[in-house]
Amino acid sequence: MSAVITLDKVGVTFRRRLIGGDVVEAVRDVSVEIAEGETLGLVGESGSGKTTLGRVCLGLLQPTTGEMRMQGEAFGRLRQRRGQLSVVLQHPEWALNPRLRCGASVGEPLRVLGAPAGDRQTAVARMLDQVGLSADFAERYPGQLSGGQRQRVAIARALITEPRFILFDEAVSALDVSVQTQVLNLIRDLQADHGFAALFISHDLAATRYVSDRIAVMLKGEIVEAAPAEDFYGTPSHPYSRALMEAVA
Ligand SMILES: Nc1ncnc2c1ncn2[C@@H]1O[C@H](COP(=O)(O)OP(=O)(O)OP(=O)(O)O)[C@@H](O)[C@H]1O
Repeated sequence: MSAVITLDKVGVTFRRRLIGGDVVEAVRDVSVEIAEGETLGLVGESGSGKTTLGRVCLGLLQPTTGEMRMQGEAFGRLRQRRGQLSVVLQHPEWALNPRLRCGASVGEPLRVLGAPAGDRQTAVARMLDQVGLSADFAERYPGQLSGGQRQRVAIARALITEPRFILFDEAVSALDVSVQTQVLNLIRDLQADHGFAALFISHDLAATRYVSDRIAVMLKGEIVEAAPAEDFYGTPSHPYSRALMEAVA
């Protein structure tokens, strides 16, 4: 399978302006690839650099050192990659305008790409069906939906342009456990159908294992271990990964 996202010795440093101008090395020398149809799980404690790395993969943050490539080519300008990259966040409310009907929210990325209204409507109905919602959800407002239904709508919106890469940043963390499993299953099914590459960021190792092909463990800006997800059922090699495993056991 060919790489969709390639991070080549990526480093990101921030200069904290408010706190005496000290420099934070949020990501250090990270090299990793995410292939078509593959999910890379990214786990690690708060502040270890996961979200920063996710923003680099989305092209929202230029690495300080090293390079991010998409489908083997220099990333270039974000504008030219419109529709090819997508994100599902922890709170669907962040992606859905409360004053817009769900159908309009789901279709909006297509509108931005210039798709005609008729095509958008057909695509929205198809996408809602794929995330397990009936067509009449297009007429509802986010406030009328449960948390799980809202996250399904947010996923439909993230997928409508057929992106090649999707970042799931704590995408199931705010959901009840039973709803989490449904949404994780949905993510797996959609990936099997659409073949996008995915980065699944989570504090929750069990959820991450469930959807990921490989798992990378971040510690203080570095990936200290990357291994097939099944290896995490056995004994991961890095002491920090073992500590993480014990914490969820
Ligand atoms: N825009 C920024 N300016 C300054 N420092 C930042 C910025 N963004 C992130 N950082 C710092 O970089 C480090 C990594 O942060 P990041 O949010 O990537 O970690 P994380 O693993 O995603 O944490 P969490 O799980 O809490 O979201 C932290 O020390 C954070 O304070």
